Amino acid sequence: MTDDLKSHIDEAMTLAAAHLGRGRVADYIPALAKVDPNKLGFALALPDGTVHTSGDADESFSIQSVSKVFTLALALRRVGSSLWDSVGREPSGSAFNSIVQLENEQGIPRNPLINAGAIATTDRLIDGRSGDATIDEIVDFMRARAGDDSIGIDFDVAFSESETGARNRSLAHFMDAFGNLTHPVEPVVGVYFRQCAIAMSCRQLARAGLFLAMEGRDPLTGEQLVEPHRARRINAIMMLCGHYDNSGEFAFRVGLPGKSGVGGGILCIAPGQGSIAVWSPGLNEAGTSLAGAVALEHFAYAAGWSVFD
Ligand SMILES: NC(=O)CC[C@H](N)C(=O)O
Repeated sequence: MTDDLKSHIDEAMTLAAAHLGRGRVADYIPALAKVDPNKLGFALALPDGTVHTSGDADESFSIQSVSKVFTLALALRRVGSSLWDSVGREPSGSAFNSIVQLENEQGIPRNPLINAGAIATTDRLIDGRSGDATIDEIVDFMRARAGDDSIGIDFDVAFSESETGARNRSLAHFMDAFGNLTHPVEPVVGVYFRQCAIAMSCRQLARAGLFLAMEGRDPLTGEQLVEPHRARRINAIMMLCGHYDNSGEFAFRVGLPGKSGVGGGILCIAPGQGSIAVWSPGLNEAGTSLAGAVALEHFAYAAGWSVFD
């Protein structure tokens, strides 16, 4: 079994490598534009703690929107179902930073995995605390899940995001105007920019996602982090909304809940089987890693791990 998985990873990586150079590195956040587009990493974390890696799997990258999955889990844990007063659960069919839908829907973002929805989720996660206390909780959670205390924030990226963050601030002000923020805009976007700037490797990220593959329980620490029905629903939201207006294509090709970030990372959950993180900075038009998605498509197919298999 393990040998099979290793050969599926090798094959998937060979096929994905042929796509290097086709995507575009995100440059709207200047600190991200400097990253080498030819990087390609893959890590598969299994419930027994084994991690199979290939390529640049131990190099840290900016997790960006992959952080939205973890803040969703933390916010649900903190404020429960009342989170759904602030954010919906429908695919958006529009770009990650789109503002138009917000006006039609009275400042309630479509889902927690688009920027507006993630900002609303972070607002609820703050829950009366300081921004610093909230980002500390997020970073501590990532460290505990990855079993690695070296994980931290890349402050160059966080600064760069804040400097060029007019669009995200606009989304936050727009929601505020509709009464859908419970804290002032600056502390909320301050946490959001820093959560996006957390730097992790594929190995760390795959390990961190394992609780979502195991009904909300971290198999390595034994902690029940979110209730099983919540883990199931987070996976449902990832499947339907994890790649913005490319979510249908990703479900069609890969068939697993996933979340992409403009740093080129994708976290993919194979329920009951394991957690996979890939990284390659060249993005498709929707902001999902191009070579990374190819690697996941081939791996999921070869392993028979699509939830529709
Ligand atoms: N899709 C993404 O990864 C976007 C996250 C990025 N920090 C932004 O807010 O624009």
